[in-house]
Amino acid sequence: MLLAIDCGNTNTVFSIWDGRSFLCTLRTSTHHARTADAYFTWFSTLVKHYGIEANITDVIISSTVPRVVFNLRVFADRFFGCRPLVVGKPECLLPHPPRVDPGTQVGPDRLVNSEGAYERHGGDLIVVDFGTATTFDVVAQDGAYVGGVIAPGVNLSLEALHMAAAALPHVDVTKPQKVIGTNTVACMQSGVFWGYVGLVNGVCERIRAEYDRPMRIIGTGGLASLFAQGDMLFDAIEDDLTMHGLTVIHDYNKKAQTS
Ligand SMILES: Nc1ncnc2c1ncn2[C@@H]1O[C@H](COP(=O)(O)OP(=O)(O)O)[C@@H](O)[C@H]1O
Ligand SMILES: CC(C)(COP(=O)(O)O)[C@@H](O)C(=O)NCCC(=O)O
Ligand SMILES: [K+]
Repeated sequence: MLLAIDCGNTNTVFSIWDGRSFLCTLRTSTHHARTADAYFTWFSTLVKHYGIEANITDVIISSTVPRVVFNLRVFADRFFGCRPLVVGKPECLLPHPPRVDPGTQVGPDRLVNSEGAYERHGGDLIVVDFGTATTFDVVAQDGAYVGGVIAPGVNLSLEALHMAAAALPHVDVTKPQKVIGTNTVACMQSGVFWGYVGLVNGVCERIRAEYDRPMRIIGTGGLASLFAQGDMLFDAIEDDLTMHGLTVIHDYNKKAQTS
C-alpha cells in the first residue's frame, strides 16, 4: 500500500492508497519541528481508530515546505522501511516535465495537481487550488505544466486585514447574504468572498485570452466548493486532486523502475 503525503504551508494530509481507493485521509497542521516519532504516534493512533489494516510499503511526499521533508523521510524509513519518493527531487520522475524558465523551482503541489488533473481530464486546463496561496496552474495539451498565477490565499487575506487594521476582527470566510454589508463582519466577508470570485474569474478569463485554445477549469482545495456557490466558473471540483496526482506519479516511477 502507498502512503501519499501532501504537505502544504498550512496543513499536511496523509492518505493511504490500496491501489483502488483511498482508505483514509488524515490531516494535521504543518510544523517543521514535528519529529518522525511524533508523526508515527499521531498516524498509528488514527489508523487504529478507523480500524484500517494498513500495510504500507511505499511512501510519496509532495511538500511546499522544504524543512519538513527531513523528518518525513526519517518517518518513512524508520516505520515502513522505505525510501520515499519526493516530488521535485531528481530521482522522482514526472510523466510530463514542466516547461518554465530555467532555474525555476515550481511548487511540487502544482506539478502534482497538474499530473492529477491531466490524468482525469486531458490537457488544456487551468487548475485552481485554494491553499495558503491560491494557485492557478496551466496544463498544456500534452500534459506539461507551463506556468500560471500565484495569488494570496483566502484565509491569508482575511488574516492580513485583521492584523493590519486595529478595528477589524478575525472572521471566517463564508458566502455573505448580500454584497452590501451592514456591519463590519459582513463588509469583510463580502470583500473577501466577492473579491475572490472576481479575482478567480478575472484571472481565468485573462489566461483564456492569452492561451490560444479552449480550456477547462478544475477547482481543488477545501474552499473550492464554497466559491463554486459564487458563480465561479469551474468545470469540475475535485477535493482529492493532489492525492490523485501523487498516485499517478508513484505509478509512473514504479513502472519506470521495472522497465
Ligand atoms: N472546508 C474548509 N472551510 C474553511 N476553510 C478551509 C477549508 N479547507 C481548508 N480551509 C482553510 O484554507 C486554508 C488553506 O488550507 P489548505 O488547503 O490545507 O492549505 P495548504 O495546502 O496550503 O496547507 C487554511 O487556512 C485552512 O484552514
Ligand atoms: C505557491 C505555493 C506557496 C503554494 O503552496 P500552498 O498554498 O499549497 O502551501 C507553492 O506552490 C510554492 O511554494 N511554489 C514555489 C514557487 C512556484 O510554484 O513557482
Ligand atoms: K496545496
